[in-house]
Amino acid sequence: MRAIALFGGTFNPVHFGHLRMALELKETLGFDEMRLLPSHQPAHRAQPGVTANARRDMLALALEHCPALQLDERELQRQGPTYTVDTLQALRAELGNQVSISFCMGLDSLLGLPGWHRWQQLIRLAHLVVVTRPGWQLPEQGPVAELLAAHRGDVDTLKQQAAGSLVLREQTLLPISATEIRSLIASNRSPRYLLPERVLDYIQTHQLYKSENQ
Ligand SMILES: Nc1ncnc2c1ncn2[C@@H]1O[C@H](COP(=O)(O)OP(=O)(O)OP(=O)(O)O)[C@@H](O)[C@H]1O
Ligand SMILES: O=C(O)c1ccc[n+]([C@@H]2O[C@H](COP(=O)([O-])O)[C@@H](O)[C@H]2O)c1
Repeated sequence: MRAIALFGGTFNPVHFGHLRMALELKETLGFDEMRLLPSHQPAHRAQPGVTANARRDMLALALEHCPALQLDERELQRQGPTYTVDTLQALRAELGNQVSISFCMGLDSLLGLPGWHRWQQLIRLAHLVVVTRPGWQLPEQGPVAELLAAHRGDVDTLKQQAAGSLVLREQTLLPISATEIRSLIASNRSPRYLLPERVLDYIQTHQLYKSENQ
């Protein structure tokens, strides 16, 4: 079965942690497509000081020389808070039930999943692929533990079924965060080597992240 993966984020800004994770997942899990999906108006965090278009432009620059990764702009075309369930519903309607869709995230995102809009629908629309992040533990009880017990699947299910599995992947993640990059720039230090040079050029040209609240 054709298998499409989405990796959603605020990407404020995109960095090598995101890009490595997306590329490794695509190569190791054999997805036919890996799409990076910038959110328009993130549902569970303050609206970024940097516009959605600027976050999209930085992502486009980062992906320019990497045909393995694609930019999916669908969330930027929707107004109101960006809910993943709406995105997956639209994609499912577009692709039908014979295509596998996987929504990829870090473990920190999985732990917050019960707070997402209509979160129990997500696993019906797509697989969830969760990459463990250093320093984070899987919960032993509560809604996430129950979701894991009911839906934990292995890598093969990603190619055999259209949706419905929660797959955990252990992957070495680069210890980089967008928060750290923003705060380095705000304190006049360089984030060089944490993100693509072209993205850094864009940040400098547009004077982004000069103040802490961007
Ligand atoms: N270093 C990293 N390596 C791999 N995945 C990451 C990394 N940092 C964040 N992610 C994952 O990328 C997705 C989008 O994250 P996001 O855009 O919020 O980046 P972030 O660096 O965590 O940003 P911030 O520091 O602003 O919270 C989430 O699923 C998150 O778990
Ligand atoms: O749908 C929701 O309610 C929801 C709540 C929080 C996060 N998400 C999605 O999770 C992905 C990572 O989000 P973030 O805020 O960590 O960049 C991104 O695609 C968001 O749209 C989605």
